Amino acid sequence: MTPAPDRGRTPRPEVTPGAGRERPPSRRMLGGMTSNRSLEALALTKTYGTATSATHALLGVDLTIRTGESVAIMGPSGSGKTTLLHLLAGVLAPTAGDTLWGGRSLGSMSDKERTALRRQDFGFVFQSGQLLPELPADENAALPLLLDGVARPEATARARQWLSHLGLGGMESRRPGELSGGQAQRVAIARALVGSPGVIFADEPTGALDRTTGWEVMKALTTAARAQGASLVVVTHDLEVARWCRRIVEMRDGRIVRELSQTAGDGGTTAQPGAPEAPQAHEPPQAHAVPTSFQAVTR
Ligand SMILES: Nc1ncnc2c1ncn2[C@@H]1O[C@H](COP(=O)(O)OP(=O)(O)OP(=O)(O)O)[C@@H](O)[C@H]1O
Repeated sequence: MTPAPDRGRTPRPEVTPGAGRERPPSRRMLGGMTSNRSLEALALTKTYGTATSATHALLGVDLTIRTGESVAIMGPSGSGKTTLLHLLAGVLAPTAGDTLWGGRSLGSMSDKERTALRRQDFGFVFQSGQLLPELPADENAALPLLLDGVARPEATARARQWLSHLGLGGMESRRPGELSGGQAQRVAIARALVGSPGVIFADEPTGALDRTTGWEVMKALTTAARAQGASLVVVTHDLEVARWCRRIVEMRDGRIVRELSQTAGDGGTTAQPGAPEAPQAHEPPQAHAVPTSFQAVTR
C-alpha cells in the first residue's frame, strides 16, 4: 500500500534487516503524488513523414496501465514499440489520439507543462545509461532533482540512498567510466527513481548487457519500482526481460495484437516484493519458453 503523502519530511536512511542495504526513500519520505496515477493510451496514432512518404507507426492503440502495474511491450523490429513508449511519456506528440496521466490530457498541455511533467512524474532508463561521463555516480543519479531546483546536498543525499538500495554503496564517487555496464545501468535506475516518479519508462534497459547482468538489472529495476509504487513500462525484444512484468503486450504493424498477464511478474523467481534478499540467492532463469503462469488476454 502506498503510504500517505507527507511532504517536507527529511528523508532518513533506514536499514533493511539482513540485507546490509538502505531501504529506498519511500513516497512518504519524499512526498506524495495524486492518488490517480494511471496512464492511458486513447486511440494513439502516429504517422511519420509526409503524405507521399508516410510511415504509419501506430494505428489507434488503446492501453491502460494502472497505478503500480508493470507492462512489457514486445514485438518485431519496426512494430511501433518505441513510438508507443514515447507517446505514453509525452516525448512525441501523436498524430491522433491522446495520452492521459492521472486523468490529465497530455495533448492539451503546453510544451512547458509536458516537459515539467516528464521531469517530475516520469523516470527514464535507456539501453545504455546515458550518464554524463564527467559526473560522479551520485550527481548523475541526482540530476532530475538538481534540474528541478532541489539543493545539491539534499539531491545527492537522496541519490545516495537509491544507489545504496541498488547495491552501489561505496561507488558514489565513481564516474561512469569507472563502472561496469550493469553498475552504470543501476546508476541510471537510481536516476530514474530519485524524483519519486509515478511511471518509469525503460527502452531496452538490458540491451547492452550480457544475460546474467541483464537479469540482475531487471531484478533491481522491478524491485525498486515496486518499492517506489511506480508503474513500469519496458520495451524489449527479450522474453526473459518481459517476464519480469505482470503484463506483456505484443505489437505488430502499429497495433497491439495480443496481451498476456501473469500473477508473479518476478522474472521466474519466487522472491516476494520487499522481501530481504540473500546475496546471490537467485540464478538467472534458464528457460526461454513463455512461462506457464502467463494467461492470454483477448483484445
Ligand atoms: N523519426 C522517424 N521518422 C520516420 N519514421 C520513423 C521514425 N521513427 C520511427 N519510424 C518508423 O516507425 C516505425 C515504428 O518504429 P519504432 O521505432 O517505434 O519501432 P520498434 O518496434 O521500436 O522498432 P525496434 O524494435 O527496431 O526499435 C518503423 O517503421 C520506423 O522505421
